[in-house]
Amino acid sequence: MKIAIAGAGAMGSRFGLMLKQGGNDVLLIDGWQEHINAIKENGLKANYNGEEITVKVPIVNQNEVPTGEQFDLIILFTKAMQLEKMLQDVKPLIADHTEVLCLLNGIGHEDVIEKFVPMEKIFIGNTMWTAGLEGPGKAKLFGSGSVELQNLGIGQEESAKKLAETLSASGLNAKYSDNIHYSIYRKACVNGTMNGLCTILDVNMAGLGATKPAHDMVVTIVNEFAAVAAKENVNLDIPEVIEHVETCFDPTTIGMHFPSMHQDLIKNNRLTEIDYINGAISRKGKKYGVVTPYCDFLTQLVHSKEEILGAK
Ligand SMILES: NC(=O)C1=CN([C@@H]2O[C@H](COP(=O)(O)OP(=O)(O)OC[C@H]3O[C@@H](n4cnc5c(N)ncnc54)[C@H](OP(=O)(O)O)[C@@H]3O)[C@@H](O)[C@H]2O)C=CC1
Ligand SMILES: CC(C)(CO)C(=O)C(=O)O
Repeated sequence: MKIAIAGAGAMGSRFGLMLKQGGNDVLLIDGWQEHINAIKENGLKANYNGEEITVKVPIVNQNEVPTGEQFDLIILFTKAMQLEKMLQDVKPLIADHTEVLCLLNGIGHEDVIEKFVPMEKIFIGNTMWTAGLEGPGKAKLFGSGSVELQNLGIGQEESAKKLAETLSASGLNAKYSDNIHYSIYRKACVNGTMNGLCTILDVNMAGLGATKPAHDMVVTIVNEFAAVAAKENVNLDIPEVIEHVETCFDPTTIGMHFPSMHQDLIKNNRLTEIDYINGAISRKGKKYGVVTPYCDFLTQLVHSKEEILGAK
């Protein structure tokens, strides 16, 4: 399959690498020139579950996407705030048959994608895979993960199932979800707890889980997400979601991972996706008349930290 990865940072590199190893024709697309140069010169390097590997994979700057090339699938893996610009840049690659899959963290990305892609070609989902970048052209990939996805367009279930099979054939452990809004809220609870808290406390997920207040903070935040989700007729199974969130504490699986928000702000001094996660719950809470004090406070804390560190 001919696949473009639009946003080839940590996660785009993981998916690109695994899909390439799975026999697909992969093109990486990104805007970070140093990273692009490194991959062009030396290939995509990765510490892959402890083994140092190099994969030769083409990469282009998003300002120079090849005209006239058509892709079967475009996987979006930018940061939330970069999504619209990336869609503008890859527009020439979106042919009538091109499917577009969005696995970004956060809530509501379909509103942006719909401006560029016909509804029947949009697939949305989330992933529990993790990834980090050690520097330009070098990823650190460990642990296992999963993907859940669904079609947005009516009658596209078979295409969504086939898409999940394509990802799984490359080891990405993808499955079709028959209620992706539920799955997205369930995953947003993971990010709404792990990402902001690990960033402010400067710990990985196992480190957070080892603190005494961790469980109570998770319970309170998940309850805020659930109260907002209920207003959108998404009724989360709260005990199950809390259990799911707390699987991230396990140091033998993904607990040693520093969430992407920590990588952004603490490691790389970059702005975070907080407005698309806890911030989205605060905004929706105000709209629906639901109080969300933990999400409000965590959003403010992360924004204050961005200011203090002069993040860009
Ligand atoms: N990392 C993870 O473990 C997980 C991440 N996600 C989600 O996946 C999406 C993509 O995240 P992720 O892959 O972590 O994003 P990255 O920050 O690794 O990459 C996103 C983009 O940021 C820019 N960039 C990244 N690092 C640097 C740097 N050091 N200097 C300059 N530019 C840089 C690049 O684009 P540009 O130059 O154009 O800005 C890159 O394409 C997000 O929605 C995230 O929440 C979901 C699950 C796990
Ligand atoms: C759940 C987690 C922490 C890893 O999949 C993540 O989504 C992130 O790092 O942003």
